[in-house]
Amino acid sequence: MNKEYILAPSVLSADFSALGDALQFIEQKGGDWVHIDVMDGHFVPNLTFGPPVIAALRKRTSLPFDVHLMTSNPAEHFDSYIEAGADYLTFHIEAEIHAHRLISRIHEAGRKAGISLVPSTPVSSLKELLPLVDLILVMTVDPGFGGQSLIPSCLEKVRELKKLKQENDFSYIVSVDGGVNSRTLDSALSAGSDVIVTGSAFFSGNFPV
Ligand SMILES: O=C(CO)[C@@H](O)[C@H](O)COP(=O)(O)O
Repeated sequence: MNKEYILAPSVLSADFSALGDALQFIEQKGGDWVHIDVMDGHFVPNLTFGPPVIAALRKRTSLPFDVHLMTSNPAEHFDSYIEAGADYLTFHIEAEIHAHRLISRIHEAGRKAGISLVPSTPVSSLKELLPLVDLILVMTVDPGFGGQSLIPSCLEKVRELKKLKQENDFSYIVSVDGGVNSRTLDSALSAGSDVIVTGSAFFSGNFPV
């Protein structure tokens, strides 16, 4: 399939007892990146992968790792995710007051820096950071769990970010994460998403690949 977006399947919906096989499946199905959802049981009510798991997965594929920190205090532990093999490292604006500093530190480590916002956070909260980041991850569900329904109004933020990018010549790409499946993919793409994160639909065969 010829696609004009970056497909980033989320291993959150893979069989955790066979994560290596999940990476092969992503490669076979034409995934471009591997999206890895790091949850700390504090910023979100769920726990997932830590750096040792990511380091083990790093040995099994050369696809870029798109690591999404759904964690409180990301500045305290971001470096261990870089060491583990994150290529893109995204943290939440709601979790970090000193976002300029953290973006600089990610860049100093030679990685791409992403910022994410939950559905209730407006694009205006990112205003100062737009010239600095490489990726903006728009959550279209409340983070914490796979298999939820996309909140359509969140796609307005994608439109807004694409407009701001065009008007100001910013360089970030926009990623949509949550509830993207064969039914909602077109709306995410027509809003302007450059990256599509998909978990449950991808691993259950309800995604057009
Ligand atoms: O970060 C998250 C959930 O918190 C997402 O990455 C989900 O993993 C996407 O899963 P689906 O909504 O596609 O099932």
